[in-house]
Amino acid sequence: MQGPRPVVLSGPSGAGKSTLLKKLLKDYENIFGFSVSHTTRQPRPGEVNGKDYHFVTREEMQKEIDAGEFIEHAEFSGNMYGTSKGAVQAVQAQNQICVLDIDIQGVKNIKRTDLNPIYISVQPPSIDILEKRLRDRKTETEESLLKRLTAARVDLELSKEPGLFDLVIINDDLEKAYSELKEILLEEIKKTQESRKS
Ligand SMILES: Nc1ncnc2c1ncn2[C@@H]1O[C@H](COP(=O)(O)OP(=O)(O)OP(=O)(O)O)[C@@H](O)[C@H]1O
Ligand SMILES: Nc1nc2c(ncn2[C@@H]2O[C@H](COP(=O)(O)O)[C@@H](O)[C@H]2O)c(=O)[nH]1
Repeated sequence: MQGPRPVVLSGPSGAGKSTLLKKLLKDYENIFGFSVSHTTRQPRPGEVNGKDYHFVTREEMQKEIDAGEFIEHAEFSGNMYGTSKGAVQAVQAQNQICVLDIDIQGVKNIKRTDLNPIYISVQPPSIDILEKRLRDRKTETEESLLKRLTAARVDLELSKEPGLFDLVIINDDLEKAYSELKEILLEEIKKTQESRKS
């Protein structure tokens, strides 16, 4: 695949990946592009089809997976999620740094591809704080919240594997976490900005 080195943001649901990503996309509008995943979960209020996710049925998604159109896909908390080749290519065609927001199964699957991204895990200061953030977000039923907390515990264990991530960010103070994110991406940002001048 062509273009600047992509970035994978992973970590438990509720750790703050989307919050950090939104800041990055706002501050570096034309530098980063979001890889729009497919999912079979229902849209949340305010989510836009084609922008936040491609919202599809299980049948539609399975058909595209069988046709070889996905780089990776996983079952998470009772729904399917996946990164299509088209989602990454659409960003790379703009010569932007492609950012993928994916779970830890996705990370392991991407490791088997030639995408060669920078791998970053965003983690909460504690499980209790994660639970509070998920509850306060008001996007989950009690059932899905408990599933996400179970997945979070697994995620935090698996993330300890040496070398799996290039950087682990503990998202306690948002501005501090954002500074750490920008710091590791600085070189790629500069390269992309320079390439725009030539
Ligand atoms: N540093 C922080 N301090 C306090 N609240 C935060 C912080 N970072 C994020 N939040 C809040 O926590 C909630 C979860 O954040 P966010 O939706 O970004 O998580 P996520 O990792 O993208 O979750 P998911 O994987 O489910 O999409 C949001 O309501 C967000 O406003
Ligand atoms: N393996 C993949 N995981 C993905 C993808 N897109 C999102 N995700 C992860 O799913 C959970 C839940 O997301 P939510 O929007 O329902 O809260 C979260 O951890 C995401 O990182 C994907 O394409 N592949």
